[in-house]
Amino acid sequence: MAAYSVQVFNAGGKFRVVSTKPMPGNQWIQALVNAGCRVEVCTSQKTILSVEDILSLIGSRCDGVIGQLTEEWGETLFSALKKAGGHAFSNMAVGYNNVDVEAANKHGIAVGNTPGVLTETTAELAAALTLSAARRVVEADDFMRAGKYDGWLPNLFVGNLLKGQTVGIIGAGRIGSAYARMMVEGFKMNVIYYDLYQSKFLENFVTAYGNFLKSQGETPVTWKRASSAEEVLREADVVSLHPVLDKTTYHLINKERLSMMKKEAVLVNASRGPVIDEVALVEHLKVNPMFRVGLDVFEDEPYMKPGLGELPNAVVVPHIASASKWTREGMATLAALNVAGKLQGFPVWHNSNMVLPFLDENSPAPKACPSIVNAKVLGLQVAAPVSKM
Ligand SMILES: NC(=O)c1ccc[n+]([C@@H]2O[C@H](COP(=O)([O-])OP(=O)(O)OC[C@H]3O[C@@H](n4cnc5c(N)ncnc54)[C@H](O)[C@@H]3O)[C@@H](O)[C@H]2O)c1
Ligand SMILES: O=C(O)[C@H](O)CO
Repeated sequence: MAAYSVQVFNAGGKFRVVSTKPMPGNQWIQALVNAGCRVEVCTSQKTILSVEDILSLIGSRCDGVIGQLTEEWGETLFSALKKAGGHAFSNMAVGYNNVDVEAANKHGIAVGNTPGVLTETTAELAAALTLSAARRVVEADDFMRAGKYDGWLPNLFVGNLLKGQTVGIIGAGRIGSAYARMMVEGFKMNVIYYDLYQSKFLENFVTAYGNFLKSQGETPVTWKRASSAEEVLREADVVSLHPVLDKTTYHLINKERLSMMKKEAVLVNASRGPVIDEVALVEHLKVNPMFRVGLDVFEDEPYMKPGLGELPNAVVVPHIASASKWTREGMATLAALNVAGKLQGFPVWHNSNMVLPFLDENSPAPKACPSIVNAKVLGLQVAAPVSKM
C-alpha cells in the first residue's frame, strides 16, 4: 500500500492506475473509469514527489501511471512499474525530457505525452511575456503600486515598439509556429526562424499574410529561414525559444550567443529552463539594462539563479505557459486516454497533432491512444485515419 494519502475512484476497477497529482476537471477520471480502471490520485501536499515517493505509490501492483514533468522517470521507476505488472505511463506534458524513454523501452512500457492541446495557450503566454518585457509592464506595475507615480513624463518606462521589427523563433514546431503567427498577425513583425526542419506551414502563412497586407496598401511582412541559431540571434529584435530540450539545445543560449544579440533585444523562454545558461543570462542582464527577458521556465526549477529575481529587466512567471483551464483539462484527458488506451490494447492515433476528437465530452473518444512517443520501438499498431465519405 502507498504511504501517501490517495483519493480512490471506482474502487472495484480491474486495472489499478495511479496519478501522482490531482489534475483539473473530471473528464480524465471518467475516461479511466470507463476503461475499467480503479483510479488512485495522490493527494500529498508535497509539490515535487521524489523517486522514493513514487515507488511507494506504485506499490506491488500497478497497471499504469500518470506522472508530471517535475518527476524523474528513469530506470528505477520503470523497472518498478514493470515488476508491478504495469504497461503504461503518460506524462501530463508535451515535453518529456524528464523521462528516460530508453529505460521505458527496455521494460516495454508505453510513454505518452500531451501535444496539440497546449499549443495556442503556450504561445499566448510567450506573446504575453514578449509584450510585458518589451513594454516594461511589470516594472511599471511595481512602480504604480509603490506609489511612485507623480505625473506623466516623456521618459517614463520607455520600451520597444514591435510593429515592423523582426521576431526570431528558435524551434519552429507547433508552439514556435503558433507564436510566430501571433506576432505576425498581431504586430506585423517580420519573421526569422531556425529549426532543424523547414516549416512550410509558417512560411506559407507569412507569405499569404504579407500579400494580404500589400493588397491593403500596407507594408508586407516577410520571412527568412536562418541557417543557424546565431543568425537569428544577430538579426532579431525579439527572440523566442521553443525547441525541445535535449543535448543539442542544452545551454543553446550562453554567454557567447547572448553577446551576439542586439543590446535592446527581448529574449523569451517558454520551452525548458536549461536551454538558457541562466548564470550567463543574469550577468548579461546586469551589464545590459535595456536587454529584457520574459521567462516562464528556469534552469533549476523551482529556483532562480542568484540575482535574477532582483533584476528589473526580467519578467518571471512560474511555468504557467500551458495554464488555461481548457488546456490543462485537455492535457489531463489526453494523459488519461494514453494510459487507458494502452491498457485496453488500443492502437496509437495516426496523428498526435490532431487531438481534438479526444477532447469532445459529448461524443465517445476514438478507440486509440492519443500520443505514445515510443510507439514505433514498441511495435504498437497505428490506428487507420477515419475516412470521410
Ligand atoms: N512552458 C511550458 O509550460 C511549456 C508548454 C508546452 C511545451 N513546452 C516546451 O516546448 C517544447 C516544444 O513544444 P512543441 O509542442 O512546439 O514541440 P514540437 O516538437 O512541435 O517543436 C519543437 C521543435 O524544436 C525543433 N528542434 C529540435 N532541436 C532543435 C535544435 N537543436 N535547434 C532548433 N530547433 C530544434 C524541432 O525540430 C521542432 O520543430 C516542448 O518540448 C516543451 O519542452 C513548454
Ligand atoms: O511540456 C509541457 O507540456 C509544459 O512544460 C507544461 O505544460
